[in-house]
Amino acid sequence: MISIQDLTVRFGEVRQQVTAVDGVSLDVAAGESFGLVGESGSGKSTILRAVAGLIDNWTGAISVDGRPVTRRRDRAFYRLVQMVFQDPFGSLHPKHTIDRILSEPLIVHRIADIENRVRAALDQVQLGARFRFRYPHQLSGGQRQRVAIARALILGPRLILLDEPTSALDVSIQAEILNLLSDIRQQSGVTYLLVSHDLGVVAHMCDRFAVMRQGKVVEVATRGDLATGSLSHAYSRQLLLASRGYDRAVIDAFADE
Ligand SMILES: Nc1ncnc2c1ncn2[C@@H]1O[C@H](COP(=O)(O)OP(=O)(O)OP(=O)(O)O)[C@@H](O)[C@H]1O
Repeated sequence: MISIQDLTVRFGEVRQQVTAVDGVSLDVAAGESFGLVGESGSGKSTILRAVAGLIDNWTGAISVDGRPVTRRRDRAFYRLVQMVFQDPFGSLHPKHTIDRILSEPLIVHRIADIENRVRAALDQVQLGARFRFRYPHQLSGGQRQRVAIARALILGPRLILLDEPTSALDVSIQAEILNLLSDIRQQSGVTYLLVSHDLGVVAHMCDRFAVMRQGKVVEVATRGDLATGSLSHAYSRQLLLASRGYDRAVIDAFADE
């Protein structure tokens, strides 16, 4: 479904260049939920943006469903690949009603039966049709994220790119949104590529995941590996201990192994 070969992404002018992603190769199967995990600045979101066709300062090869990702996103690609961001407020137009936010992609793609599709999308994210004529600021953070997910779903994509989809939400709401995303994947068979700094989220959501450090993939492991703590790289084990709230001294001891 997703093939990434030797992806390198650099930002900035030659003298002050930052290599955000450094020779990453990954394959994600259709229907899989794959995670990119790592500390801030490790290059996770940059990979997502490259797969989405949102940046062009990269070398290597990326394809989605057999189609090479090019620098210019065409309509067909936009239908195939959708993105959900951390902060739904930033991605939902503040002056548009939920109805308009969900209808617009259908209008652009000349898809008929708009009202029924909007209602169905709201149902899918467990928001009733009564939300249709509200504005984003009239919704809670969790409800806004549900709308952002509905918008991502409305064109029936094959791949959804999720960039920290719950980290801006209250802890109590996070699990609700993660469960919703899991249910949607089970029902629709859509593929997820999910970025998170939180191994708890990855354990909940992902079949497999890549641990990233300084632009490189340190290891690829499965949900089972995570559950049993059998991660092969010392850095991944440190991340795991940190996510379980261990003391810095204990975590650092692992680095010396
Ligand atoms: N537009 C940009 N211009 C310059 N540098 C950038 C740009 N975008 C990202 N970077 C740099 O690339 C590196 C990787 O950033 P990226 O956002 O991919 O990391 P991340 O792992 O997703 O981190 P976070 O979890 O904080 O979002 C960082 O050093 C960042 O400063």
